[in-house]
Amino acid sequence: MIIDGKQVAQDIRNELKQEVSELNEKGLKPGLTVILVGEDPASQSYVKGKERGCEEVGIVSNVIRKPATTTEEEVLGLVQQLNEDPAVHGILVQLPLPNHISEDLVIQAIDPDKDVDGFHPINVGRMMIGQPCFLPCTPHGVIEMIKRTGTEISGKHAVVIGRSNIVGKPVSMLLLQENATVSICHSRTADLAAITRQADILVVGVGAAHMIGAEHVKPGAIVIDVGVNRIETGKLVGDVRFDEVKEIASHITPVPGGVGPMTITMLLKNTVEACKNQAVTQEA
Ligand SMILES: Nc1nc(=O)c2c([nH]1)NC[C@@H]1CN(c3ccc(C(=O)N[C@@H](CCC(=O)O)C(=O)O)cc3)C=[N+]21
Repeated sequence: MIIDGKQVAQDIRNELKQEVSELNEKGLKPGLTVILVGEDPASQSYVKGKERGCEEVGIVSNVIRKPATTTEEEVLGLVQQLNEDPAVHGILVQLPLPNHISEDLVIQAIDPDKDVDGFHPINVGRMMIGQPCFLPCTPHGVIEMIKRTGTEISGKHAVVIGRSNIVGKPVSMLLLQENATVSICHSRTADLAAITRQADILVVGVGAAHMIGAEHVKPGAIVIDVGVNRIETGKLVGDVRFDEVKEIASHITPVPGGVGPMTITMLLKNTVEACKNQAVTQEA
């Protein structure tokens, strides 16, 4: 069965739209500001998707576009300004940043209560110890998609391929929190297929087009493809060879139309959450 990420995302967006209109009645208007530095075409296109998403659910969005020559100080100053702006509930700095700007410094400058990406070390730490926090959007979307297949995660063997800070590591943590038995594979893993073939749930986030095929998958497994690779033809493809794996998996996500739309939707969800939290903090 193909997991329709667009449909799942749409269902959640409809729920969010309702929630935003209830907030509006109370005089609350969720606001997201995106900082986009430089002209990277992929980043431009992702940011457009985020703007469209905000518009759809009624979040006030604002994109601050800066040239690639912008200094680190300027970006830090901008973040500081947004931290202090009560109309801005969520701040997202689109990555990657140009090389002369430290992503770590910029992320650490964001108020953790406005860090709707869930990238601030405070939020990463909170996630590790199971405290309330903003969950990173892509990993959160992955968990949500698995749950909406109706599959019980608890007790299953989940294998994650990839150990990045934005996908592999946080997805593994969230699966652990759902009581899966988790294995994390990466580029140095010996006999990858022998491990991935044990997976009831296989999450692939390596960033290599079509790397994972039927030989890596146990029949009946759930396969979540987090890869977004633009090949020479201009086509967007995943890390998984969809056509062959769909024949043996019980559920599989396509690319595009799988995890991507969920990522943006979880960002919208975090922004609504941020607005609600900040309203409570201001009342107190
Ligand atoms: N601070 C920050 N936060 C991010 O969350 C972040 C980021 N930087 N930098 C780049 C990555 C990548 N990312 C995607 C979002 C949506 C799709 C998406 O919607 N993809 C569509 C297709 C879009 C298309 O066709 O170009 C799909 O898979 O169906 C993909 C990738 C967010 N990222």
